[in-house]
Amino acid sequence: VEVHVCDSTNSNNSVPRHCYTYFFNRFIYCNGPILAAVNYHALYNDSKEFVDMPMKQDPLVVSNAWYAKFGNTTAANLNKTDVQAFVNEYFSAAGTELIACTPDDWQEKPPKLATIADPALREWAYKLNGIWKTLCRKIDPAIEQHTSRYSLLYVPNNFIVPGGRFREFYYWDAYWIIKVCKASRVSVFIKLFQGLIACEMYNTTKSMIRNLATMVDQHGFVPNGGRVYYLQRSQPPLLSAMVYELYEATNDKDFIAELLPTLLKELNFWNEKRTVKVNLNGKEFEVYQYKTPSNVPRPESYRVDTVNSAKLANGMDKQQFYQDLASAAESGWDFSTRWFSDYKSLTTIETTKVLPVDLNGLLCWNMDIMEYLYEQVGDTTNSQIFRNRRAVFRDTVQNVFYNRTDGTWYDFNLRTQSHNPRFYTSTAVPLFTNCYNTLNTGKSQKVFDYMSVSKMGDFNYPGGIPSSMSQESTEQWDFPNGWSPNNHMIIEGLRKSANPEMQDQIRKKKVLRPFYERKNTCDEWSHRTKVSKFSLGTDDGVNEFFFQGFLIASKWVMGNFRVFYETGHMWEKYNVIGSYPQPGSGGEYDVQDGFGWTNGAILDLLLTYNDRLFVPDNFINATTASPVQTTTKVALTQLQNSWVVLFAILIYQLF
Ligand SMILES: OC[C@H]1O[C@H](O[C@H]2O[C@H](CO)[C@@H](O)[C@H](O)[C@H]2O)[C@H](O)[C@@H](O)[C@@H]1O
Repeated sequence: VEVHVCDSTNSNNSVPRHCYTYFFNRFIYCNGPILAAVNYHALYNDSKEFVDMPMKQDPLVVSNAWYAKFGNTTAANLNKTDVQAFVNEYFSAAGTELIACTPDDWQEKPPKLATIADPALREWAYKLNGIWKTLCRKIDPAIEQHTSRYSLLYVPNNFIVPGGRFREFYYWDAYWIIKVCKASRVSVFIKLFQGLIACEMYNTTKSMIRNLATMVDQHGFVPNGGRVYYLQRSQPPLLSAMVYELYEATNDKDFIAELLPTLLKELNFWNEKRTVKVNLNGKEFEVYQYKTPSNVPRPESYRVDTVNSAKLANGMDKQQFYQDLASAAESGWDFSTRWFSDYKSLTTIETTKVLPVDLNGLLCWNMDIMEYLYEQVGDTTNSQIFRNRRAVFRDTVQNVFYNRTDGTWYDFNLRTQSHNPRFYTSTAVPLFTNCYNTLNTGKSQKVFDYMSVSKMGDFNYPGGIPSSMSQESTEQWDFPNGWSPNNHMIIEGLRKSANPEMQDQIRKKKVLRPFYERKNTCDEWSHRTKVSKFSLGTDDGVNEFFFQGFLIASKWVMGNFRVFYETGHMWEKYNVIGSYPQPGSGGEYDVQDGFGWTNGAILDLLLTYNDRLFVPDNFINATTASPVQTTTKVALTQLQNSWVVLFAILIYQLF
């Protein structure tokens, strides 16, 4: 079986060592004796540390030096001190090729944030805005001369990183990072002064999108993240959604025209490399799946992958195991019981047998967005092509993933030829992406019923919605961890299906995608607010969705706020249960702070609900010791005399 290391050249498979030149760094960072020895001797707690270290000399020099010193001695027979000395001599500290920067369009007090009515939340939003400066990076231009000495993928523009061990760009994280840069829903009050509102970070957003476009141009797809060891896999496809969000804020048709060929190329990657045919009830459907060709340990998790592969039962295929691990990493959900055949243990992983509902919901959105963007630049032919494709594919999603009995969408397992009926937040993605007949209001009601009653116990977790209810796993994308992208997509899915203007437009214009017809977000907001005023508290399904979306938003926002108050940090994930919200845990690395998508999702929600999210009066500084040992407590002075409450009280401000 051919070995697929982490770049498409597979440069260490067949090329003799003395022939390696330019791409030889893949041999250092993706496979080979140095990587094996560093991990065997556990030089670093986190395997990612070594593969992020730049080489001080060209890879061939480093490799020759290794062989000159150690020959073909196996890792087990090497001395740890000697290996460490070699690394110290030939490698610099991780991340030193990245330079901190301040985004050129950053401002201390963006006017939009002034619309947040609650003073404590507004102050918090300003602090989060300040964090963008600590997460901004540019690549040392000098590395362009010596790219082979780095695992970093060169991109020309500044970008925002997630934070912590995630020193480079990440694909799907970028969608929530840039959310805040768009002019999101503002209140009717602000609409009057809209001309005075300074533009937000559109340059940074464009730069980040252009960086990702560079990746598509060079590699044919957007890699998982900005390192060579991510070059065999992507992440949930959201590039077109980023372009769409930016366009909605700027109306910049030139930018769409520039990006459309790249978006098309990216979609072709998913069509050509990530589709599979499935037969159901005598009909054949083509759907998408996460399936990287990589079948070696992930370099950034080399040690844990090799240790876990040693636990496989006799006869189990290690290369298949590695492929399923890397494919789960492509999903962004690394790891979750979603991918395990026994729904408990990593060693039963079978990602490549799972047809994921979220990926298919996102591709459905991609088609919808392509139709819209082509239409905006006057290309009616391509717009029509995507309208047709999306119509067909929406039916595919309903046929393959929708479960009529339970009233929701599930992953489909190719091995069992059935749905996985366990609860995962991925169930809400088709709702978020409008990948259903929006005239069918009963469908969104059923999804809501499914989430609220049957599985989620009335969304009753104080800090938001956990990724799953699987309590037999300690994986990071399982209970009790809640993640920003999931919570945000559920909230937005409910909010959008509650949009009265949307319902109105469906009735009036008989269009299926009214979401994109909305040009003036202020109108939407003012209309919704008025509707809320007059019909709040009715049992009208529309308002129920809006209410539930807001309720989850208030839990997620106040849970994050509480933890920020306790620790001074924003985290990549949160433990949403218990009376004290905490950063999340589990998985293969320590919980990271920063954190790009967390900040982006919170800022977006603070603006979406700017006039109705309030810190309750009895929110107080806990007198008991915080369960979180980490960092400085941030003083939010106006909050210091209240008791601990886990989530915000719902306060509707009636106009
Ligand atoms: O090193 C282990 C894994 O780390 C990343 O995954 C997690 O962090 C990413 C950045 O925030 C996020 O996009 C992903 O959803 C998280 O699970 C990385 O993306 C993985 O490929 C990697 O194996």
